[in-house]
Amino acid sequence: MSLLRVHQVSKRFGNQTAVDRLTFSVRAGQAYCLLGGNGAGKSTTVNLLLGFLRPDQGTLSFLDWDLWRDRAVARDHLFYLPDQVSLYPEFSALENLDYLTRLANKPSTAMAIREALDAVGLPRVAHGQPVGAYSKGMRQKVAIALARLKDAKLLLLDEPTSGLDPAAIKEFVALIADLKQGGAHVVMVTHDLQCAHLLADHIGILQAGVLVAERENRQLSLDDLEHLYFQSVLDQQESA
Ligand SMILES: Nc1ncnc2c1ncn2[C@@H]1O[C@H](COP(=O)(O)OP(=O)(O)OP(=O)(O)O)[C@@H](O)[C@H]1O
Repeated sequence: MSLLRVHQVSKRFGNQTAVDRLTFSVRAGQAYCLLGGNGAGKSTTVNLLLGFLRPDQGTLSFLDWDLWRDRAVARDHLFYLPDQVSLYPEFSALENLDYLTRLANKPSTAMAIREALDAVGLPRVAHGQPVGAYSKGMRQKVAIALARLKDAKLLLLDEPTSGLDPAAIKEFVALIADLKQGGAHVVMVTHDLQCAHLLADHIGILQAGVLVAERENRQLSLDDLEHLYFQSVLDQQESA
């Protein structure tokens, strides 16, 4: 079965344990959201998935690859969407994607690039304009178009909705749902409960590097999720 698997992963920095025996998995077409406050271990987890950090213990695997040992190959199939998408501001969306697909060894025709930009709903009039003038939502659409052109099968979304208005969040969620339908595995780290509730199939709550709760999203209302999240924070504070 096509799977992203994080198994008993720990990462320490000196005597600080950033991630502590973390285990979760994501199937094709599903999204897993790790919710956590500041210092919970979200960025460390993303860096482990990206192969930028070596786990001290445990394994991270995607399809047939170990995400540390085979990181160079695995990265070809992985797409990272950071909070702030960085594009070449003086280039248009068309020029950025032409350059970035070449850089990723997946050169695309002008027609394929236009189709990808249409698919993510970037207005035609903006395709040829410098992206420096784009809103955050528009830059994110260009990034998602790149994920489509790369045919990325593992998407890592890092606080993707900070600074987006509600309409842009809804559009973003619909675009990711579309990639899920195409068979992508999605991992999102965030402290945006609402977005997690809109997007995720499974939600894990991370506190001080420990996965303190995991639920199937469809079994939760947003109120349930808020309650679970804040209760987990309180429990963790009491036991610390
Ligand atoms: N390179 C590092 N060196 C030392 N400590 C680190 C390093 N990276 C992370 N940490 C520590 O590990 C813990 C988890 O950090 P991490 O950045 O993964 O959390 P986070 O959930 O992403 O937080 P935030 O939402 O504030 O970015 C924190 O206590 C942090 O100080």
